[in-house]
Amino acid sequence: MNPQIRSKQIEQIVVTAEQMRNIEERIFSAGIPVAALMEKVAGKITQRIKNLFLEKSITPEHKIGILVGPGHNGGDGLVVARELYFMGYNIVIYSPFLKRKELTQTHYKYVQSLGINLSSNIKELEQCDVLIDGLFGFGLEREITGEIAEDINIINHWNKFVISIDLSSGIHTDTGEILGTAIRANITLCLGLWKPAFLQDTGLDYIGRAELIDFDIPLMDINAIIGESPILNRITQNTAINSLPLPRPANHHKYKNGHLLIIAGSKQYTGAAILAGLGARASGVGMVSIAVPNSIKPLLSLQLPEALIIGCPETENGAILELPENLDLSRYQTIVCGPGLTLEAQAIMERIFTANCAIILDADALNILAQLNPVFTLSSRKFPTIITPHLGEFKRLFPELIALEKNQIKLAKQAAELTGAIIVLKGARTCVATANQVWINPDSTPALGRGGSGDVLTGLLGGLLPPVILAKKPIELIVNTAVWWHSQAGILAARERTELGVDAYTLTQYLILALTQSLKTIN
Ligand SMILES: NC(=O)C1=CN([C@@H]2O[C@H](COP(=O)(O)OP(=O)(O)OC[C@H]3O[C@@H](n4cnc5c(N)ncnc54)[C@H](O)[C@@H]3O)[C@@H](O)[C@H]2O)[C@@H](O)CC1
Ligand SMILES: [K+]
Repeated sequence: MNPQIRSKQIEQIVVTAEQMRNIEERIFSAGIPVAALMEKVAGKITQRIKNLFLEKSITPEHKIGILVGPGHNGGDGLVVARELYFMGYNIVIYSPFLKRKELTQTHYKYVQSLGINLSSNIKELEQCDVLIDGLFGFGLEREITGEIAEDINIINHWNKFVISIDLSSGIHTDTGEILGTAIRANITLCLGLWKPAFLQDTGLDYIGRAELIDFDIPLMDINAIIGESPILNRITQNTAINSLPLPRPANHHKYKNGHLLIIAGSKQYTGAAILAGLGARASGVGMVSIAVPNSIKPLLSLQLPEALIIGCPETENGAILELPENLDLSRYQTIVCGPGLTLEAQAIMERIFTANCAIILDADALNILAQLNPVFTLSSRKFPTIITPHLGEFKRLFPELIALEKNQIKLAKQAAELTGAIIVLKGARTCVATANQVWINPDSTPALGRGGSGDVLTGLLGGLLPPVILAKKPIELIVNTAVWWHSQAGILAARERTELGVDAYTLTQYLILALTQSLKTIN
């Protein structure tokens, strides 16, 4: 198979530890010897580490410490140690275990026979310039305790450059939770297929930069275990770009490109409406109407000359009191509601909940919804509903779920099952859940953790939906596209302006730039 096509397919896949074990079993029973696979995988890891050393100017004079566990993660570590030793690197192995799996023990005996330095004192690794972590991979199931936990804490305290094999040791493969303690890696080389730990906020600080090392597991074996439509998926550049309404049909006029209504803003939070409008601008939607309190209408017109600004009667404090009576909601394919509304806008929500089109609820619309029996309200909707809570808002909406579950992927999926809505649970690794599937955005930047960045996402998503709805296509994938695109804009802006330079307005200016760059790399 063409390696580029394979890589696009592999990138989208996520497997749990159990699924990985089952896939492994299939290929072993198909005939590849366990030792041969370990040799192949560790060879690929060594090659990658060698390149990383070149990038970081680490030469054979530098000292490399290798942490070796009792299982096959340790086996990988030993093969890497042996190969780096033959390349001339100064290696010291630390493996404080009395028992090892058979293959790991065999490799241990061999490195011993080669005279590679085997240390029994963690302190001796303090002189190392780089540490390679082969303590535990997806076989870790219980808390790390005792001497090995102390060792890990000492290593973390040194703040050395650490490369973890498969998973940073101590992280639970499926939940990303820290089991007692965990190695704080700079880079983690995930082996074969992505695991859920890489896609959740919990372990990210320990995983560092994540890279996948593909070792040619046949797709038929992967598919035999994960099935035709796997529950858990990674959003990739490929899936995101393919869902965009590009190229546009030559004969499309503005209304064929869809009409979005944004209901947002108040005297207090005018910017939220502007940012949502600017997010929608980048989506290329045919028409944007923005309903705001009367008093801020001139400001919106100035910032968004292309939009139709609808002034609404307002409360004493400048929140929307009601929508104009003659506002015909059936004209829009999508309504975005929430950014900067304040809780005073509660009276408009009944009309929104019963609107005969797709609605996206964000920010204050979610805070209002939290007071109105969210599960009942959302599940009563006859048209698509998307909600975009961060964890704080999610807690207010679904306290009963939060009481029983911590895992963000499960939480989002359960909320989708309960309500029938598409749940966009925002975080460092935003996930998009329907009742049947979860998609996770694997790349983002902490630069996006700023006021207003969510308003941009909601506007962008709002603008992307109408053409998809008009084309009568399913909407789930375009939600993924919005989440991915928003992050890519943040990543590009952070690269050019540092992580401090990505205010929400600047972010809106990077949306089209990020898309242009992606389109160039994908072709
Ligand atoms: N998936 C695959 O197809 C491949 C996997 N390989 C490697 O194999 C690894 C998985 O190997 P294993 O299944 O042997 O598992 P691990 O090497 O991740 O760890 C399991 C070992 O650690 C012990 N252990 C578990 N939790 C512990 C704790 N809290 N404290 C102390 N000891 C603990 C277990 O008793 C067992 O001996 C992968 O992470 C990867 O590095 C590669 O060698 C080759 C290909
Ligand atoms: K590891």
